[in-house]
Amino acid sequence: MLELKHIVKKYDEKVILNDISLTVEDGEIISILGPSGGGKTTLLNVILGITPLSGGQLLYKGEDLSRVPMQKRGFNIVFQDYALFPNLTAYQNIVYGLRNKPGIATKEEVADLIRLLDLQDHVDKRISQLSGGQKQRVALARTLVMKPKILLLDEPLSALDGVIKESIKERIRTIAKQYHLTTIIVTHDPEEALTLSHRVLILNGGKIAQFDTPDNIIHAPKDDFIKKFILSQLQIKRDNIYKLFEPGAMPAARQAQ
Ligand SMILES: Nc1ncnc2c1ncn2[C@@H]1O[C@H](COP(=O)(O)OP(=O)(O)OP(=O)(O)O)[C@@H](O)[C@H]1O
Repeated sequence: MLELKHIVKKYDEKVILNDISLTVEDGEIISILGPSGGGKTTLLNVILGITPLSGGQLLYKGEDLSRVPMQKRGFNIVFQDYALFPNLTAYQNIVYGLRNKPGIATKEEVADLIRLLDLQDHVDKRISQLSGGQKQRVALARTLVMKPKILLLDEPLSALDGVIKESIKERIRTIAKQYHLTTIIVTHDPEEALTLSHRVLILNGGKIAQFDTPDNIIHAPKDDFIKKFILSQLQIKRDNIYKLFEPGAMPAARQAQ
């Protein structure tokens, strides 16, 4: 269990995270959602340990990690740009971290992950020869071989298109379930957050606007901010898609001709 207690982060005197308290259960998938500048990445970095706290406490399984450096926390992140080594093959990237920690994953475990992420046909390719979705899966595999206690993902789907996005979402779900891995994901997309996670943390101006199940966010939004910025975005998307399927529907651009 990960516990955040009254977390505060300030840059100079500007408060970026304002009294964040919450608990994440083992194996849960949590999305952090909210408008730009709301503090999503800062919170992810605070959990990872690359951004020091200004106040509050972070505990994992009851142990206070607030001042424990990133390398000793045992959490791991997949960055938005994947941060892969371009001159190495996919396989060399996947096993790179094992150089410093040999024995953390066996060859069979690495092979299992490669199969789980459907990368068998791509392991010998260089990074430049991979598609965006394949790079994302290599980045996931590279992080997972290190057996993180918590997996952090920064906008893992934002660079991917529809079908690939759904397949990566499915894999994230499978991995979290199979490895009972607590997974925390930053996203700015309400649909992604609500369809992928067990609970969604909505941040607004560095404060918790709502931390709840997708069902409760949809059916019992806490305030007008949630209604306006989260639900109305989804409704517009839904209405647009419904309209497309109406008999005789024509794209707006053609109607205007
Ligand atoms: N190193 C820093 N020094 C000063 N201010 C910072 C620093 N990092 C972030 N901030 C500020 O903290 C606030 C929150 O930034 P953060 O990146 O956490 O937001 P976000 O919700 O992830 O936004 P986005 O969706 O645009 O990535 C912003 O106002 C940003 O300018």
